[in-house]
Amino acid sequence: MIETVDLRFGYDDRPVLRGVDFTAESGEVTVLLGRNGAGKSSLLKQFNGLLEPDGGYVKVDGERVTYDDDGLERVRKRVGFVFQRPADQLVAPTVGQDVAFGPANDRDAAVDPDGPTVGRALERVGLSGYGERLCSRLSNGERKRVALAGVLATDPDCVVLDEPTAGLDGDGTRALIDRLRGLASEGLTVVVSTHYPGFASAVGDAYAILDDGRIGYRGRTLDGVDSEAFGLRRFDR
Ligand SMILES: Nc1ncnc2c1ncn2[C@@H]1O[C@H](COP(=O)(O)OP(=O)(O)OP(=O)(O)O)[C@@H](O)[C@H]1O
Repeated sequence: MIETVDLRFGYDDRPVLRGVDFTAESGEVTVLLGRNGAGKSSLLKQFNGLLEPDGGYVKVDGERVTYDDDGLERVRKRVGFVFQRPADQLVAPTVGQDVAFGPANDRDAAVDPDGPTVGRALERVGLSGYGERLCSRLSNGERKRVALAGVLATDPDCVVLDEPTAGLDGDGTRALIDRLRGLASEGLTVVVSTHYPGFASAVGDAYAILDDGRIGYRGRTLDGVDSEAFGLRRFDR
């Protein structure tokens, strides 16, 4: 479970988050929506300490996040973050080496790119047998799956994905929905930001809409929500 209480954050004194109370339950997919520049990425990056709040706090599985080395290490083990652009995440030449990187870092010991940890993670994203492939030769959709596999290989309790459908086609999006629903059914806390109401409705158990630096709507359906008032794409599209 991820929770924020009266979370405040800004860049160079320009406030973006102005008192955000957000909750994502374990075993559920929580979808974060909001107009361009509403602060979705800035909020998601608080969940594993990539950004530090100016006020308020973040709790993961009941424990308040601290920003000393130990605290950051603990939260990063619990919460995996998948960036919008896989280029920001992939670090090694081959798929297997890349997926092995996170768990090796966690354990402070080498992890075999051909071993079971990497194999299981690749299987979970539908990329069994891809271990020897070069990341640079993969399609954008495949790279996104490798980035997710790299996160899953570290065995997190929570997975946070920033705009994961960007650049995916219909089949890619449907497969992603199944994958994220699957992770939630295993008990993980899954949080995902998106601009696409169709994807949001198909994947989500719960919804939060960022508006004017706060959560303007929170609920278990998007039905009846005034998309225009929140600057969102229309929900019937
Ligand atoms: N590193 C940064 N330095 C200064 N301002 C930033 C930085 N990152 C984001 N911002 C600004 O903070 C605000 C919130 O940005 P953020 O990326 O969190 O919004 P978002 O809801 O994810 O946007 P989008 O839907 O367009 O991806 C925007 O006005 C953005 O320009």
